Parts: sequence; structure tokens; C-alpha cells
Amino acid sequence: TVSSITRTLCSSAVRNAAIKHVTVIGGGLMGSGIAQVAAVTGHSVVLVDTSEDILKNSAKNIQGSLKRVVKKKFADKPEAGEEFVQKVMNNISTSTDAASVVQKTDLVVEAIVENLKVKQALFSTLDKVAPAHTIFVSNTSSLPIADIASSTARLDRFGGLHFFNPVPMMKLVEVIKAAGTSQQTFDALLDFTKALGKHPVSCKDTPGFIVNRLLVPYMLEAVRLYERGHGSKEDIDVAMKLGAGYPMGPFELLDYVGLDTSKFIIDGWYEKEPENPLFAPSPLLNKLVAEGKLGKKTGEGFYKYK
Ligand SMILES: C[C@H](O)CC(=O)SCCNC(=O)CCNC(=O)[C@H](O)C(C)(C)COP(=O)(O)OP(=O)(O)OC[C@H]1O[C@@H](n2cnc3c(N)ncnc32)[C@H](O)[C@@H]1OP(=O)(O)O
Ligand SMILES: NC(=O)c1ccc[n+]([C@@H]2O[C@H](COP(=O)([O-])OP(=O)(O)OC[C@H]3O[C@@H](n4cnc5c(N)ncnc54)[C@H](O)[C@@H]3O)[C@@H](O)[C@H]2O)c1
Repeated sequence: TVSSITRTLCSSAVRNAAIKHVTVIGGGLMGSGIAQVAAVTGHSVVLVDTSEDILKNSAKNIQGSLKRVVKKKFADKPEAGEEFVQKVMNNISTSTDAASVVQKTDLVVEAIVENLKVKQALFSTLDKVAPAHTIFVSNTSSLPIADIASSTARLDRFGGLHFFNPVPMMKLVEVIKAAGTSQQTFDALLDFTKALGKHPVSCKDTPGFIVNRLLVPYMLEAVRLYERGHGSKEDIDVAMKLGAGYPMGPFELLDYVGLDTSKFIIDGWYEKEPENPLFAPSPLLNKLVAEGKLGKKTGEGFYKYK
């Protein structure tokens, strides 16, 4: 029955775990996925964003993604599938006021815009109102965890959890131990990652951790290859899919990740290491972002959608 499946998903691991209640800040691409996965695995989740309209859209996206999962899992039992979606959605509430909801939370996962000052301002506010035991993590793609944590007085209870897009499908989570992160916090984050059904890898607090330090320069090299006229976008994408076994080509993946997020990442690294040719800005990427063509999420990036 659906209850037994839900019971299996919401395993006793969650009942005994240190992290039961999770606040996810940012209901965009990543925050919605993180909230979904935490809710599916039996955690109580509050999803926070800046407006009710955005949160309505986040809930719609989570429901859409759950329906894709259910279509397979409950192929011959659509009613049980509906019940499952409802149960998961019941584990998620929403709010536009982070400070008022963190009072009961064990973990705050931040997935807002990739901007150090904005992230610091958020954590500095939350640090004053969250309970002492609450662990803070950022899902940042490229910023040093220690720089974000410096806005708080809980360096030992601050770390990184870097998820991958689309969160419900991607098995990896990079767990980042910054200079101040305590072993107890790091262990709790490893346990939480496993309770989500994900595979953790341990990372140092270095630019791009593991995946993005390799993936982002690769994607930018593809844009530069295209800018030089050495291949069409379509051919470069097909080449990397059929010749290197990647599920998406670099242009498809840039559109999927978001061109604004990709630009934030590369600009930040360029500022720190302007002599590194792998971090050089791309005129084409900058132009698309200036035109509001941010990829799949806005209907157009390197390609058109819809
Ligand atoms: C920059 C950041 O800091 C870090 C990052 O996140 S970098 C980006 C990392 N992500 C990647 O590299 C993604 C690469 N792409 C992929 O792995 C795959 O293309 C993909 C899993 C996204 C989609 O798979 P693909 O076979 O191409 O397409 P599709 O047939 O639509 O989907 C495959 C399955 O995934 C499911 N799926 C895809 N997206 C989903 C979602 N958001 N929710 C639920 N299910 C989803 C589909 O239902 C489908 O299931 P089925 O095969 O059993 O029917
Ligand atoms: N897109 C990816 O593939 C990916 C993968 C891993 C990590 N990340 C990182 O995750 C974070 C979020 O990325 P995304 O792709 O989900 O972005 P997104 O633009 O889809 O969503 C960000 C959300 O945060 C909200 N927000 C902004 N400021 C806020 C605030 N002060 N309080 C509450 N909500 C606020 C926005 O309204 C928006 O809904 C970034 O740090 C990004 O680098 C992105």
C-alpha cells in the first residue's frame, strides 16, 4: 500500500536522526528540488522565498516532479500515486519570513542567488534567531563556505551541502568541511545526505569543490570553441554526448544550470584569479545574460524552449 511505501521512504533513520526539521531558503531550481527530496524522505520541511507567487510556482514544480516519479513507481496504481504525492506535499509548508520559521529547525539549507553579500546578510539575520543547535549550510556553487559563514557566530555549526540539478535525479551531494566546521557537524551532514538517499563525497572548501572546478571550465571552453567559430553549438553538444558519453552537451547543460548562475560562478573566480585563462569571461555568455536569456528557466538561453 502507499502507506507502507511512504513508511519505507520515511524510514526510522529519520526518526532517530539529529536532523528532522529542515528549512530551505530559496524556492528556485535547487531549493524546490532539495525541499522535495527532504520531504519524500520524511523530513518536515519549510520552504522560504521572497513572495507567495514564487512559492506557489515552487509548489507547482515540486508537484510536477513528483508526478514524474509517481508515473513510474505507481504505474498501475494511479490512486496510490496521488495519495503519495499528497503525503509528500503535506510534509512541506511555505513562508516568506525566514526569521519566523527557523525557530524550530535543525538545519537551514540556503539556495538563494549566488551572491556573497546577499547570502551573508541572510545568514547574519538568521544567526540571531535560530536555536543554538541549528546547523547552517549553503548550496553555493562557487563561493567559499568560510566567507559565507563569517557573517555568523556559529562557524562550528556551518558547512556546505552542494546538490546537483535536477536534485531528485542526481545522486551526488558534495559535503564541505570549512576551516571552522566541527567534526560533529560534518558527521551530521553526512548522515543527513545518506538519509536523503544521496551519495556524499567529502570536499575541502576550495573553489568549485570537485565537480564545478572541472565542469564549469569545461562548459566555458565549449563556449569559447563556439565563439572562435570552430564548431556549431549543435555539433559540439552532439560530439560530447556521443563522443564522451555525457547525458547533455555543454550548451544544453549551461541552459539547464542557468546562464546567470554560470556567469556568477565564472566572474567570481576571474576576479580572484584573472591570470587563469580557464576563468576568462565569455562575451557571448555576458550578452545572453544582459538580454535576460538565462536558459531553460526563462524560455531561452543558447537554445529556445517552448
Ligand atoms: C552548477 C551547479 O553548482 C552544479 C550542477 O548542478 S551542474 C549540473 C549537473 N547536472 C547534470 O549534469 C545533468 C545532466 N543531465 C542528465 O543527467 C539527464 O539529462 C537528466 C537526468 C537531467 C534527464 O535525463 P534524460 O534521459 O536526458 O531525459 P528524460 O528522459 O527527460 O529523463 C530521464 C528520467 O529522469 C526523470 N526526470 C528528469 N528530470 C526530473 C525531475 N526534475 N524530477 C523528477 N524526475 C525527473 C524522467 O522522468 C525520466 O525518467 P524515466 O526515464 O524513468 O522515464
Ligand atoms: N542551477 C544549478 O544547477 C545549481 C546547482 C547547484 C547549486 N546551485 C546554487 O544554488 C543556489 C540557487 O540556485 P538556483 O539555480 O536554484 O537559483 P534560482 O534563481 O532558480 O532560485 C533562487 C531563488 O532564491 C530566491 N531568493 C533570492 N534571494 C532570496 C532571499 N534573500 N530570501 C529568500 N529567497 C531568496 C529567488 O526568489 C529565487 O526563487 C545558488 O547559490 C547556485 O549557485 C545551482
